[in-house]
Amino acid sequence: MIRFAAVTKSYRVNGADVSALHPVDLEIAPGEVFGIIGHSGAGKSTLLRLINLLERPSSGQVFVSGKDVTHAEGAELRGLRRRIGMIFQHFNLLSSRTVAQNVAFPLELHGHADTAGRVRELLALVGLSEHADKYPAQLSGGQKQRVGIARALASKPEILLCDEATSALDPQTTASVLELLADINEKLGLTIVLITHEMDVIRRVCDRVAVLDAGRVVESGSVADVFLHPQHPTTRRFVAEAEHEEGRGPDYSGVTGRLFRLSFRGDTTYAPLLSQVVRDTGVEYNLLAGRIERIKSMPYGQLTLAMRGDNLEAALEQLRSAGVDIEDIAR
Ligand SMILES: Nc1ncnc2c1ncn2[C@@H]1O[C@H](COP(=O)(O)OP(=O)(O)OP(=O)(O)O)[C@@H](O)[C@H]1O
Repeated sequence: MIRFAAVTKSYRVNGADVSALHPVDLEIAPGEVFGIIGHSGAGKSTLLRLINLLERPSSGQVFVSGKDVTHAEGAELRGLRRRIGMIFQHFNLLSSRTVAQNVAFPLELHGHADTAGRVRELLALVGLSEHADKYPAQLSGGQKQRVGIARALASKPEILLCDEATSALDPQTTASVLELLADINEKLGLTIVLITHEMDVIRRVCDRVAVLDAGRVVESGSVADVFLHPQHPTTRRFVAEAEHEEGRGPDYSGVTGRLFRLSFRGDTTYAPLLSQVVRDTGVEYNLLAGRIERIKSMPYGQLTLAMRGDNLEAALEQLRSAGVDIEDIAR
């Protein structure tokens, strides 16, 4: 549904071209929540703004719903923007208008027939029915972002672009806004593309992710694959940050046996697999670290173990065939 084909973007700064995106090839499927993560200056905003043509590519093509929109102008461009809603880090609400009037704004622009009815529906969807007559200054950050979401959904877009939508919010409010986005994605089936510099945002709400580093996509795939097996150093750093790991890993030099990280996904997370394998093969283990969390709604567990015993290979094979990912960790 959204496709970047060899898209580049450079900006002219003081007479010189600064390259913000090197050739990027990326596909975003209809109905998915797609996350783009990267550090400041990686090119996330540029990439996001190429979808609704707030920026134009320097070369390459952008496709939306199978159509090449790279050079869209006039009525075609207005039509495209109506099909793409957008929310922002600092909400961009009109301070002199009430909540209801902010949400009504795009409907008035497009001459919508039953503005009041649609506004009521949208405010109910984002849980703000009781705040319709308040002004933005009377709202919390999370409530302001809900107004932004309602406004972005007014013209029933197929795509919602989220530009660091939770970066200005505290962790609890972030969680509730992300929950609302997941809910909207499910209820309305619209495609959501979000940019962030926090892996935790990706983990909570996205189906797939692309990691952007200095204008290049260095890794992409399902959030579970990228999160559980990060390949690129930048991705590894993001994952470590999300897991609150700091600096070098713990020192296991005094531990005997071979070290493994076991990743359990979905149903295997809660199955008593390890005790079964220990009974069957007689291997021994020390548990060094472990946790269970969620990627979107899928539970996953990771255990770091030191294992030893004559039947170690058989034990590893039994775990693998039960769907456990096993990483041999070098000390
Ligand atoms: N309008 C512009 N004019 C000149 N250079 C720009 C412009 N917009 C972005 N850039 C440059 O392009 C590069 C990518 O910027 P972009 O804003 O896309 O990154 P980002 O990953 O979204 O960063 P941040 O998280 O800080 O917003 C940076 O080097 C930035 O300075």
